[in-house]
Amino acid sequence: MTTLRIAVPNKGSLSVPSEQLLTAAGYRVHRSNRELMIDDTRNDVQFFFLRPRDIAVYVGSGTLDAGISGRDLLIDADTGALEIMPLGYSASTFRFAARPGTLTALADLDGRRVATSYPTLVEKYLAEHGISVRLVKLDGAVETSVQLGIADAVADVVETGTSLRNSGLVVFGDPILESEAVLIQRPELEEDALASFERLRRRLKGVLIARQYVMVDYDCPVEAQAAACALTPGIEAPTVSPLAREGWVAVRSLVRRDRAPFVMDELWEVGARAILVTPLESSRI
Ligand SMILES: Nc1ncnc2c1ncn2[C@@H]1O[C@H](COP(=O)(O)OP(=O)(O)OP(=O)(O)O)[C@@H](O)[C@H]1O
Ligand SMILES: O=P(O)(O)OC[C@H]1O[C@H](OP(=O)(O)OP(=O)(O)O)[C@H](O)[C@@H]1O
Ligand SMILES: [Mg+2]
Repeated sequence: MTTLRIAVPNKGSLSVPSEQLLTAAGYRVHRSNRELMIDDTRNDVQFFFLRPRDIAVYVGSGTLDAGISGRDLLIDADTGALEIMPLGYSASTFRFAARPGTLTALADLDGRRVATSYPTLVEKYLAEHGISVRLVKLDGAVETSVQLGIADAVADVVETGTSLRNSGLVVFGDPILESEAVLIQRPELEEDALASFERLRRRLKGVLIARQYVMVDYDCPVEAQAAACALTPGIEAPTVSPLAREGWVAVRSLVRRDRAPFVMDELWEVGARAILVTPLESSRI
């Protein structure tokens, strides 16, 4: 197998959770000395620590094989790098916002000044909706631009909405995009690299499943087995084993972590007992 070259965000909100995810997947990615590259020889991969905005550029050009980006950054870079899998962190929406009562619908943007750090993403969206604006391209702190008088509206990342509120802005129009961290791949990966990439993808997926699901074990009377299994269908099928106690079975199944307390209540109602929930470390499914 050839060594897979992977781009990892070196700062910003993608950086820490990306390092945590790769570490949980068994990769050596922790930088003790702000290294620019780590050679993880045991896993036959090299990690390159780059600015989040540049990752889709390296991967799209084929210089690097894979990377972690934000969906919004990937679309804005428009390099041909492919989104392979969402990673479940750094979730945000991308929205238009303006002073309350000034602009209230997408059409109101026509001919106005719109500040953003994501000009390609915004231009593409507006072109699709037949609206033309004067884009003001900024590096960050975009929300302040309206107050300072260089823009009539902003198009920016919104998570909690605190930044917009602090700048006296409110969102309008539909969300432009739902974004989160994503695993990306260069176009046309060669066969050899493809096998390494598949291993990376499967390992990351294994950690994501382990974060999303818990293992639920319970005992239940045979008469209640069908109803109980319907509550815990698992990803493929629950495991049902005989119990030493006559007329009872033991069941084991994966349940979504956020659903677990409700499923436990319902299992109890149908007659299940000794219901145990265990967190998962990792998985390969
Ligand atoms: N507050 C936030 N909540 C969730 N995701 C965010 C937030 N801010 C930025 N992002 C996401 O992080 C990625 C942007 O990377 P970037 O490094 O620019 O983030 P950042 O947190 O703005 O970093 P910095 O401001 O230090 O440059 C995008 O995918 C964006 O959607
Ligand atoms: O809705 P919120 O929870 O307020 O989060 C969204 C804000 O977070 C990021 O800003 P950051 O602090 O990274 O500064 P920047 O705009 O200079 O990148 C993003 O650019 C938004 O401004
Ligand atoms: Mg930022």
